[in-house]
Amino acid sequence: MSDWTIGIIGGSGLYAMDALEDAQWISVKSPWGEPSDEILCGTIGHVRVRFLPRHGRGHRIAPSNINARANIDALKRAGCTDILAISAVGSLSEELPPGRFVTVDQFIDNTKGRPASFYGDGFVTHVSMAEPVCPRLSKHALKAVEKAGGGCSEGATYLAMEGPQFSSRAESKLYRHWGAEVIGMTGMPEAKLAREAELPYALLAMVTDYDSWRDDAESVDVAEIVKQMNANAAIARKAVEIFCKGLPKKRNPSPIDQALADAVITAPDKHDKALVAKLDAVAGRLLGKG
Ligand SMILES: CSC[C@H]1O[C@H](OP(=O)(O)O)[C@H](O)[C@@H]1O
Ligand SMILES: Nc1ncnc2[nH]cnc12
Repeated sequence: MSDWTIGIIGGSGLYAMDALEDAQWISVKSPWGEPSDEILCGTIGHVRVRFLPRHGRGHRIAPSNINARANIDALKRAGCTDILAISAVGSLSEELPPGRFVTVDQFIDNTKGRPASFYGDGFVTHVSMAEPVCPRLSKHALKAVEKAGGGCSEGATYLAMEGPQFSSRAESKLYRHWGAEVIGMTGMPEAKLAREAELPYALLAMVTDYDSWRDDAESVDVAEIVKQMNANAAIARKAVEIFCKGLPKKRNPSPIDQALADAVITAPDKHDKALVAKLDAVAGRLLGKG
Protein backbone atom coordinates (compact mmCIF):
# COMPACT_ATOMS: atom_id res chain seq x y z
CA MET A 1 0.00 0.00 0.00
CA SER A 2 1.05 3.59 -0.61
CA ASP A 3 0.50 6.39 1.89
CA TRP A 4 -2.63 7.77 0.16
CA THR A 5 -6.03 7.13 1.68
CA ILE A 6 -8.53 8.62 -0.72
CA GLY A 7 -12.00 9.55 0.47
CA ILE A 8 -14.50 9.45 -2.37
CA ILE A 9 -17.75 11.32 -1.77
CA GLY A 10 -20.28 9.94 -4.23
CA GLY A 11 -22.99 12.31 -5.40
CA SER A 12 -26.32 11.75 -7.11
CA GLY A 13 -26.15 8.50 -9.10
CA LEU A 14 -23.03 7.21 -7.34
CA TYR A 15 -24.02 5.22 -4.25
CA ALA A 16 -21.45 2.38 -4.31
CA MET A 17 -18.17 1.49 -6.05
CA ASP A 18 -17.60 -1.94 -7.59
CA ALA A 19 -13.92 -1.24 -8.23
CA LEU A 20 -12.99 -1.53 -4.54
CA GLU A 21 -11.19 -4.73 -3.56
CA ASP A 22 -11.76 -6.34 -0.15
CA ALA A 23 -14.62 -3.90 0.30
CA GLN A 24 -16.59 -3.69 3.52
CA TRP A 25 -19.23 -1.19 4.72
CA ILE A 26 -18.06 0.07 8.11
CA SER A 27 -19.95 2.27 10.57
CA VAL A 28 -17.88 5.25 11.73
CA LYS A 29 -19.13 7.20 14.76
CA SER A 30 -18.70 10.98 14.79
CA PRO A 31 -19.17 13.51 17.59
CA TRP A 32 -20.79 15.71 14.91
CA GLY A 33 -23.81 13.44 14.47
CA GLU A 34 -24.77 10.84 11.89
CA PRO A 35 -22.76 10.62 8.66
CA SER A 36 -24.85 10.03 5.51
CA ASP A 37 -24.16 6.28 5.60
CA GLU A 38 -21.58 3.68 6.52
CA ILE A 39 -18.27 4.03 4.72
CA LEU A 40 -17.26 1.48 2.10
CA CYS A 41 -13.62 0.69 2.91
CA GLY A 42 -11.35 -1.15 0.50
CA THR A 43 -8.49 -0.68 -1.90
CA ILE A 44 -7.98 0.25 -5.54
CA GLY A 45 -4.50 -0.71 -6.70
CA HIS A 46 -1.98 0.63 -4.16
CA VAL A 47 -4.44 3.10 -2.61
CA ARG A 48 -6.74 2.70 0.39
CA VAL A 49 -10.20 4.02 -0.52
CA ARG A 50 -13.02 5.18 1.75
CA PHE A 51 -16.25 5.71 -0.17
CA LEU A 52 -19.20 7.63 1.30
CA PRO A 53 -22.45 8.22 -0.62
CA ARG A 54 -23.36 11.84 0.17
CA HIS A 55 -27.12 11.27 0.07
CA GLY A 56 -26.89 7.77 1.59
CA ARG A 57 -27.60 4.54 -0.27
CA GLY A 58 -30.97 4.90 -2.01
CA HIS A 59 -30.63 8.72 -2.04
CA ARG A 60 -32.41 9.13 1.34
CA ILE A 61 -31.01 12.51 2.39
CA ALA A 62 -32.04 15.86 0.91
CA PRO A 63 -29.23 18.34 0.15
CA SER A 64 -30.17 20.69 3.03
CA ASN A 65 -30.09 17.81 5.53
CA ILE A 66 -26.73 16.30 4.62
CA ASN A 67 -24.59 16.36 7.75
CA ALA A 68 -21.44 17.54 6.01
CA ARG A 69 -19.61 17.98 9.33
CA ALA A 70 -20.22 14.35 10.29
CA ASN A 71 -19.27 13.19 6.78
CA ILE A 72 -15.93 15.01 6.73
CA ASP A 73 -15.17 14.08 10.35
CA ALA A 74 -15.97 10.41 9.65
CA LEU A 75 -13.75 10.37 6.56
CA LYS A 76 -10.91 11.88 8.58
CA ARG A 77 -11.47 9.28 11.33
CA ALA A 78 -11.41 6.58 8.63
CA GLY A 79 -7.86 7.69 7.85
CA CYS A 80 -8.38 9.78 4.70
CA THR A 81 -5.47 11.92 3.56
CA ASP A 82 -7.36 13.49 0.63
CA ILE A 83 -10.91 13.74 -0.73
CA LEU A 84 -12.24 13.47 -4.27
CA ALA A 85 -15.89 14.48 -4.35
CA ILE A 86 -18.22 13.83 -7.28
CA SER A 87 -21.34 15.89 -8.01
CA ALA A 88 -24.07 16.21 -10.59
CA VAL A 89 -24.33 19.87 -11.62
CA GLY A 90 -26.40 22.12 -13.83
CA SER A 91 -24.51 24.15 -16.41
CA LEU A 92 -24.62 27.95 -16.49
CA SER A 93 -22.35 28.10 -19.53
CA GLU A 94 -22.83 27.26 -23.20
CA GLU A 95 -19.30 25.73 -23.11
CA LEU A 96 -20.30 23.09 -20.57
CA PRO A 97 -22.95 20.92 -22.23
CA PRO A 98 -24.69 17.99 -20.52
CA GLY A 99 -22.42 14.95 -20.55
CA ARG A 100 -19.25 16.96 -19.98
CA PHE A 101 -17.17 16.76 -16.80
CA VAL A 102 -15.44 19.75 -15.24
CA THR A 103 -13.13 20.22 -12.27
CA VAL A 104 -14.44 22.91 -9.92
CA ASP A 105 -11.87 25.50 -8.84
CA GLN A 106 -13.99 28.21 -7.16
CA PHE A 107 -17.21 28.40 -5.17
CA ILE A 108 -19.91 30.93 -4.45
CA ASP A 109 -21.70 29.81 -1.31
CA ASN A 110 -25.37 30.79 -1.48
CA THR A 111 -26.59 28.13 0.96
CA LYS A 112 -28.60 29.27 3.97
CA GLY A 113 -28.25 28.22 7.58
CA ARG A 114 -26.25 25.00 7.11
CA PRO A 115 -23.70 24.33 9.87
CA ALA A 116 -20.59 25.39 7.97
CA SER A 117 -17.76 25.14 10.49
CA PHE A 118 -16.30 22.76 13.07
CA TYR A 119 -15.08 25.74 15.07
CA GLY A 120 -16.69 28.50 17.13
CA ASP A 121 -16.73 30.06 20.60
CA GLY A 122 -13.81 28.75 22.64
CA PHE A 123 -11.82 27.70 19.54
CA VAL A 124 -12.29 30.51 16.99
CA THR A 125 -10.60 29.53 13.74
CA HIS A 126 -10.33 31.25 10.35
CA VAL A 127 -8.90 29.16 7.49
CA SER A 128 -8.23 30.57 4.02
CA MET A 129 -10.69 29.62 1.28
CA ALA A 130 -9.13 31.81 -1.42
CA GLU A 131 -8.04 28.67 -3.30
CA PRO A 132 -10.71 26.23 -2.13
CA VAL A 133 -9.59 23.08 -3.95
CA CYS A 134 -6.39 21.09 -4.19
CA PRO A 135 -4.82 21.71 -7.63
CA ARG A 136 -2.87 18.43 -7.49
CA LEU A 137 -6.02 16.32 -7.04
CA SER A 138 -8.00 18.39 -9.57
CA LYS A 139 -5.40 17.97 -12.33
CA HIS A 140 -5.17 14.26 -11.63
CA ALA A 141 -8.98 13.93 -11.75
CA LEU A 142 -9.17 15.71 -15.10
CA LYS A 143 -6.60 13.34 -16.63
CA ALA A 144 -8.43 10.34 -15.16
CA VAL A 145 -11.73 11.38 -16.79
CA GLU A 146 -10.02 11.79 -20.15
CA LYS A 147 -8.34 8.38 -19.81
CA ALA A 148 -11.76 6.94 -18.93
CA GLY A 149 -13.09 8.25 -22.26
CA GLY A 150 -14.91 11.36 -21.01
CA GLY A 151 -14.53 15.01 -21.94
CA CYS A 152 -13.40 17.16 -19.03
CA SER A 153 -12.93 20.94 -18.80
CA GLU A 154 -10.50 22.54 -16.37
CA GLY A 155 -11.80 24.90 -13.70
CA ALA A 156 -15.31 26.20 -13.11
CA THR A 157 -16.97 28.36 -10.48
CA TYR A 158 -19.65 26.37 -8.63
CA LEU A 159 -22.68 28.15 -7.22
CA ALA A 160 -23.92 26.26 -4.17
CA MET A 161 -27.66 26.85 -3.77
CA GLU A 162 -29.88 25.73 -0.94
CA GLY A 163 -32.51 23.84 -2.94
CA PRO A 164 -34.26 21.45 -2.97
CA GLN A 165 -36.21 23.34 -5.65
CA PHE A 166 -34.28 24.17 -8.81
CA SER A 167 -33.62 27.85 -9.59
CA SER A 168 -36.09 30.21 -11.21
CA ARG A 169 -35.06 31.55 -14.62
CA ALA A 170 -34.26 34.90 -12.96
CA GLU A 171 -31.99 33.25 -10.37
CA SER A 172 -30.28 31.15 -13.02
CA LYS A 173 -29.50 34.30 -15.06
CA LEU A 174 -28.36 36.16 -11.93
CA TYR A 175 -25.86 33.42 -11.05
CA ARG A 176 -24.41 33.68 -14.58
CA HIS A 177 -23.91 37.42 -13.98
CA TRP A 178 -22.12 36.56 -10.76
CA GLY A 179 -19.65 34.52 -12.81
CA ALA A 180 -20.87 31.08 -11.79
CA GLU A 181 -20.46 28.36 -14.42
CA VAL A 182 -22.07 25.35 -12.75
CA ILE A 183 -24.70 24.98 -10.06
CA GLY A 184 -25.40 22.37 -7.42
CA MET A 185 -26.77 21.95 -3.91
CA THR A 186 -24.00 20.13 -2.05
CA GLY A 187 -20.50 21.51 -2.75
CA MET A 188 -20.82 23.88 0.18
CA PRO A 189 -20.19 23.67 3.07
CA GLU A 190 -18.50 20.36 2.19
CA ALA A 191 -15.44 22.05 0.64
CA LYS A 192 -15.09 24.49 3.58
CA LEU A 193 -15.25 21.67 6.10
CA ALA A 194 -12.66 19.60 4.24
CA ARG A 195 -10.30 22.59 4.42
CA GLU A 196 -11.02 23.02 8.13
CA ALA A 197 -10.13 19.35 8.58
CA GLU A 198 -6.82 19.86 6.70
CA LEU A 199 -7.98 17.52 3.94
CA PRO A 200 -7.01 18.41 0.36
CA TYR A 201 -10.31 18.33 -1.59
CA ALA A 202 -11.22 18.30 -5.28
CA LEU A 203 -14.71 18.36 -6.79
CA LEU A 204 -15.29 16.58 -10.07
CA ALA A 205 -18.57 17.83 -11.52
CA MET A 206 -20.69 15.89 -14.00
CA VAL A 207 -22.86 18.23 -16.08
CA THR A 208 -26.40 16.86 -16.28
CA ASP A 209 -28.45 19.81 -17.62
CA TYR A 210 -28.36 23.46 -18.66
CA ASP A 211 -30.28 24.71 -15.60
CA SER A 212 -32.97 27.27 -16.60
CA TRP A 213 -31.26 30.34 -18.03
CA ARG A 214 -31.84 29.58 -21.74
CA ASP A 215 -35.08 31.31 -22.73
CA ASP A 216 -35.82 29.10 -25.71
CA ALA A 217 -35.16 25.81 -23.88
CA GLU A 218 -37.08 23.60 -21.48
CA SER A 219 -36.37 24.17 -17.78
CA VAL A 220 -34.43 21.55 -15.82
CA ASP A 221 -36.20 18.54 -14.30
CA VAL A 222 -35.08 15.48 -12.34
CA ALA A 223 -35.98 13.00 -15.10
CA GLU A 224 -33.54 14.71 -17.47
CA ILE A 225 -30.87 14.79 -14.76
CA VAL A 226 -31.25 11.11 -13.89
CA LYS A 227 -31.03 10.14 -17.58
CA GLN A 228 -27.79 12.11 -17.98
CA MET A 229 -26.44 10.88 -14.63
CA ASN A 230 -26.92 7.28 -15.70
CA ALA A 231 -25.23 8.00 -19.02
CA ASN A 232 -22.20 9.47 -17.17
CA ALA A 233 -21.99 7.14 -14.18
CA ALA A 234 -19.87 4.48 -15.90
CA ILE A 235 -17.25 7.07 -16.92
CA ALA A 236 -17.26 8.54 -13.40
CA ARG A 237 -16.66 5.10 -11.85
CA LYS A 238 -13.90 4.28 -14.35
CA ALA A 239 -12.34 7.71 -13.72
CA VAL A 240 -12.23 7.05 -9.96
CA GLU A 241 -10.47 3.75 -10.58
CA ILE A 242 -7.94 5.33 -12.96
CA PHE A 243 -7.50 8.26 -10.54
CA CYS A 244 -6.50 5.93 -7.70
CA LYS A 245 -4.32 3.58 -9.77
CA GLY A 246 -2.47 6.56 -11.31
CA LEU A 247 -1.44 8.20 -8.04
CA PRO A 248 2.30 8.02 -7.36
CA LYS A 249 3.25 5.58 -4.60
CA LYS A 250 4.70 8.36 -2.50
CA ARG A 251 2.36 11.13 -1.34
CA ASN A 252 4.34 14.35 -1.09
CA PRO A 253 2.95 16.70 1.58
CA SER A 254 0.39 19.31 0.50
CA PRO A 255 0.25 22.81 2.03
CA ILE A 256 -3.42 22.00 2.79
CA ASP A 257 -2.23 19.31 5.26
CA GLN A 258 -1.37 22.30 7.50
CA ALA A 259 -4.36 24.56 6.77
CA LEU A 260 -4.92 25.12 10.49
CA ALA A 261 -1.41 26.47 11.10
CA ASP A 262 -1.93 30.06 12.35
CA ALA A 263 -5.72 29.79 11.84
CA VAL A 264 -6.77 29.42 15.49
CA ILE A 265 -7.02 32.79 17.24
CA THR A 266 -8.43 31.85 20.67
CA ALA A 267 -5.88 31.99 23.50
CA PRO A 268 -5.08 28.47 24.80
CA ASP A 269 -6.29 29.32 28.32
CA LYS A 270 -9.69 30.28 26.85
CA HIS A 271 -10.27 27.02 24.94
CA ASP A 272 -13.66 25.40 25.38
CA LYS A 273 -12.84 21.86 26.55
CA ALA A 274 -16.07 20.32 25.26
CA LEU A 275 -15.47 21.73 21.77
CA VAL A 276 -11.80 20.72 21.81
CA ALA A 277 -12.85 17.14 22.63
CA LYS A 278 -14.97 17.03 19.44
CA LEU A 279 -12.03 18.27 17.35
CA ASP A 280 -9.85 15.24 18.08
CA ALA A 281 -10.02 14.04 14.46
CA VAL A 282 -10.39 17.18 12.33
CA ALA A 283 -7.81 19.18 14.28
CA GLY A 284 -5.91 16.10 15.47
CA ARG A 285 -2.56 17.22 14.03
CA LEU A 286 -2.78 20.60 15.78
CA LEU A 287 -3.96 19.08 19.07
CA GLY A 288 -1.20 16.46 19.00
CA LYS A 289 -3.70 13.64 18.48
CA GLY A 290 -3.08 12.95 14.79
C1 LIG B 1 -30.66 14.74 -8.53
S1 LIG B 1 -30.77 16.39 -8.98
C2 LIG B 1 -30.24 17.46 -7.68
C3 LIG B 1 -29.20 16.91 -6.75
O1 LIG B 1 -28.08 16.46 -7.55
C4 LIG B 1 -26.90 17.06 -7.05
O2 LIG B 1 -26.43 16.21 -6.01
P1 LIG B 1 -24.88 15.88 -5.77
O3 LIG B 1 -24.15 17.19 -5.70
O4 LIG B 1 -24.83 15.13 -4.49
O5 LIG B 1 -24.44 15.04 -6.96
C5 LIG B 1 -27.39 18.39 -6.53
O6 LIG B 1 -26.45 19.04 -5.69
C6 LIG B 1 -28.67 18.03 -5.86
O7 LIG B 1 -28.46 17.54 -4.55
N1 LIG C 1 -29.66 22.53 -12.45
C1 LIG C 1 -29.27 22.11 -11.24
N2 LIG C 1 -29.43 22.90 -10.17
C2 LIG C 1 -29.02 22.48 -8.95
N3 LIG C 1 -28.45 21.28 -8.72
C3 LIG C 1 -28.30 20.47 -9.76
N4 LIG C 1 -27.76 19.24 -9.85
C4 LIG C 1 -27.81 18.86 -11.13
N5 LIG C 1 -28.39 19.82 -11.90
C5 LIG C 1 -28.69 20.84 -11.06
